[in-house]
Amino acid sequence: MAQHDDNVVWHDHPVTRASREQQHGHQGVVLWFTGLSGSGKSTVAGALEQALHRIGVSTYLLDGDNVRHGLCRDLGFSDDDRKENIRRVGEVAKLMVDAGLVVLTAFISPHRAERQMVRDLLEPGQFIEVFVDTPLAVCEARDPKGLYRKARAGELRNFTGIDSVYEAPDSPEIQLDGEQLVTKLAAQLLDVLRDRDIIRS
Ligand SMILES: Nc1ncnc2c1ncn2[C@@H]1O[C@H](COP(=O)(O)OS(=O)(=O)O)[C@@H](OP(=O)(O)O)[C@H]1O
Ligand SMILES: Nc1ncnc2c1ncn2[C@@H]1O[C@H](COP(=O)(O)OP(=O)(O)O)[C@@H](O)[C@H]1O
Repeated sequence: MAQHDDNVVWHDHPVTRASREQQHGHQGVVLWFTGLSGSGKSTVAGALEQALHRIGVSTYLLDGDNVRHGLCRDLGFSDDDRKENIRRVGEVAKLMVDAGLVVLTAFISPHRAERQMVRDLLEPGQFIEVFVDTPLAVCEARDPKGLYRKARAGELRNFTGIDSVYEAPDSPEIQLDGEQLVTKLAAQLLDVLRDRDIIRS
């Protein structure tokens, strides 16, 4: 990929992240959901976003399926394409954190290295990794889009958990039992955000 050259110079602007955060009344952070297809990333992130929105927190949910319709529509599911997908989303999430938003992302993001790459883009404390820990057998039984069935039938290649790797996080900030009720999981996440003083009690 082309690198920018030395003639491109960073420009600071008078309105800063701190002033935007003050206006929002909370910090900008990323809640990075990771887990198998069907583990519940979108559902739990959506429920949390709804709860946050109701209490006046400025949020944005970046969802893998949706982002792949636009920003990342040119990418597939090879290791290199997944890496580029996560790189782009990481950069977008960083801009949104700079805008002072509570960003929720729902991407399989199967590789530890890519999740670490996004963590490294952000300041300490701004990246909160949320592992939606749902056994493969449960995800496969849910199979809302019929993709596991296709992957098992050999009609879909490089499917995460079947013939493409998923590297579970070693020490995520939050590990969710993906078989619990969605409302309970969203409440658990809200508690963490309050405990960390990201949102007000
Ligand atoms: N080969 C393969 N492997 C995994 N997933 C596949 C594949 N092909 C299509 N899909 C659908 O794409 C969604 C995952 O996209 P992501 O952008 O989250 O993937 S990744 O982070 O780049 O690995 C994923 O959505 P979720 O089920 O919401 O995770 C699938 O619906
Ligand atoms: N905690 C849960 N308990 C039971 N079913 C769930 C739970 N979370 C998600 N689901 C269901 O599982 C399926 C996959 O959820 P989804 O959020 O699309 O997963 P992902 O975004 O990880 O692919 C959906 O049909 C959803 O309704």
